[in-house]
Amino acid sequence: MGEVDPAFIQAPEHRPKLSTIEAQGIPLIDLSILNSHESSNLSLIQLLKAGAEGRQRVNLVEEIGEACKNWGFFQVINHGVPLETREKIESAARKFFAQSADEKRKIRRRDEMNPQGYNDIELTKNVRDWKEVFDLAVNNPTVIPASHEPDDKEVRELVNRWPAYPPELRESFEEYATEMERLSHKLLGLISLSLGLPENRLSGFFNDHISFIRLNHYPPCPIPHLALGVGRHKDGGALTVLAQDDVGGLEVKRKTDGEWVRVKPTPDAYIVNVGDIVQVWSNEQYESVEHRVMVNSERERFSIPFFFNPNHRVMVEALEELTTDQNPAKYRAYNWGKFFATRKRETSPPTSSKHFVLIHGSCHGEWSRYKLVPLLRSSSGINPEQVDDVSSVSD
Ligand SMILES: O=C(O)CCC(=O)C(=O)O
Ligand SMILES: [Fe+2]
Repeated sequence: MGEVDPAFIQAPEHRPKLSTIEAQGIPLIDLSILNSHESSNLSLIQLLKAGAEGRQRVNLVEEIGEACKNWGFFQVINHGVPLETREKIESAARKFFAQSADEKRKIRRRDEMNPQGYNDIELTKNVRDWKEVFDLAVNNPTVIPASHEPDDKEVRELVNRWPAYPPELRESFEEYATEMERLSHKLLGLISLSLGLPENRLSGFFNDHISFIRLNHYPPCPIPHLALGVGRHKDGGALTVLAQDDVGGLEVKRKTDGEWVRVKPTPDAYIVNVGDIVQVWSNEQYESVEHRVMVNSERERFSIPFFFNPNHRVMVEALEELTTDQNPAKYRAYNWGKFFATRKRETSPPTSSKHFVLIHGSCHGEWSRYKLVPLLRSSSGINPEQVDDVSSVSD
């Protein structure tokens, strides 16, 4: 391992176990009942009155609710996304990553605030990930805040940068993104219903959304016992819908006992997990769960997460229907766009001292941190004591 950059080495307590438990328990949910059904605005009670199909839908909603509560992760099959659409983007991703490093770097991410482009130097919790990525926004252009600074009201437009090769990448991406958006809205509707809310309660937050698709490539790694493809993290958005290939490597921290368990690849399934935003909206009925990616010394691995993110202006806070005097909001409201802009800075290595920032008067000697601020534990802002267990750092 002499020539491996020590920046990849995980601290001993975060190193993967090469013999892992396979997570049979992660729910596998069949969405076929939805394929005939267009989104409505029915409540659960109205669905129950809607006959046999309505009752099947109620069962599905309950399954989704249990999965979100107990795991924060589930897989879906019969989701309505054509296999061909997935195969096309997977094949384009393979061709893109098979190019030389010089070719890929021509379309490298330009600055740490602009997530679009190729990147082979990503950090999760300050340790380098054994992977290379290519990021594209679903809406082209996408409007995000111009900076992470809370008082800066400027916005800026991100325009996708398409690689010259393979030429079919653009069309296959756009087709896949449309399907992912459709599936995510269906899942969002089911999640709303499972929280006892109307099916379309959350959809308004996603007008001009800032969702992204990432093409991930994890090359074979000579030190799979010391490094990770993606270090432990939670996803900061609302939902993630992930296509993984048949190699496997995604591990989820099981809520019941904190063990890392492997998500078994299932052909043509999508892995869905709730992110920090759903945790806050649901006032912790559902939690965003930690996950990470193991690499191996023999086979490269590809995956494609779709990060379903609301509009950048959305203030994220517990839904009022889910709070009471006895169960008040657990987190301080925060602006999603600023949270996003801050997180994008955290996953890039600092290039100059401007990355060393002060948070509430306390210098951490690293780049900025931003996390969900529990209202009960801290009313005055980010508590430096808690900064190291940053809620989420990767995407
Ligand atoms: O590649 C995977 O299986 C998961 C990647 C992931 O968790 C992420 O990019 O946030
Ligand atoms: Fe993730």
